[in-house]
Amino acid sequence: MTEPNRRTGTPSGAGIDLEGVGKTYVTDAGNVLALKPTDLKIKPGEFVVLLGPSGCGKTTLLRMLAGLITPTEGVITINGRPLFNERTEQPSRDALGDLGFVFQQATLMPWRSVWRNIALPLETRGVKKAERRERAEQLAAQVGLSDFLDHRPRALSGGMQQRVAIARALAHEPSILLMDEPFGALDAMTRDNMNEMLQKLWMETGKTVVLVTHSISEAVFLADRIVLLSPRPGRVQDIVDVDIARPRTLDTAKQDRFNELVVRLRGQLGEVSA
Ligand SMILES: Nc1ncnc2c1ncn2[C@@H]1O[C@H](COP(=O)(O)OP(=O)(O)OP(=O)(O)O)[C@@H](O)[C@H]1O
Repeated sequence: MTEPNRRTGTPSGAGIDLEGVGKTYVTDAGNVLALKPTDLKIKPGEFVVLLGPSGCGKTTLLRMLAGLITPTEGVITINGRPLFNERTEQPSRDALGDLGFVFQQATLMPWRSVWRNIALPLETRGVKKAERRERAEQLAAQVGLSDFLDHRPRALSGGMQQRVAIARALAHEPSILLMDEPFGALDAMTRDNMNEMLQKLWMETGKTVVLVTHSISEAVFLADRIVLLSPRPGRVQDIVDVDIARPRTLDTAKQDRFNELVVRLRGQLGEVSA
């Protein structure tokens, strides 16, 4: 199912294939065409960013990849297996096991310690306590929280809480990480740190990542490819390869190529929003 990750030799993420995937919401006020039929192939271990103005269908697309809402048309496959059962329109349990989610709010359980929040998905899967603790310790180290394992969420900053949410999303070892504006509520400096941490985590683990953002510079910093969506109804306007070497650092933002891509995308976003 997995193939070696080109960076580390560890197992890499799953591939995702969208064929004609579209979504129309049916409401009392009428139908809302949120996403026109979309084709997209995401390679195993790739970091793809969905970028576009408000209302262009980014969250709709990500929630369909997460199995949280059913496409009105088209097929999503993960490593060649359909995400949704055609008859029941429910996501398959196997495919869901491949997926981890991070949302804008960390939504941690305030009465649980950091390690017990991280290990929650393992508890629901019946993993024994010693193993849960060991895995939580590994994950906490990967997101830079080794010194906070026994703290409660209220003792953590917003960025640290989001680190816990990322570790929790990885606890059941999914091959795909889906992230919806994960750093949208954080201040600029914390966001830069989180971007560097996420890039490092991704390079170490070889997961496939699909991340939604409004931020052009965040998209250019993180992505292998940026999928630019146009608004109402959403459709793929362009796909931009980010040909900047990794690991990218804060200094990368000073490079000409980084700024060229930011200017290009800003122009394209201006056009599609007009
Ligand atoms: N549950 C829903 N019922 C009806 N319409 C919806 C629903 N969810 C989203 N929409 C509509 O679908 C379109 C796409 O919404 P979506 O949230 O996917 O966009 P987005 O690009 O993620 O926006 P934002 O960046 O503001 O979060 C919008 O016009 C929105 O109003």
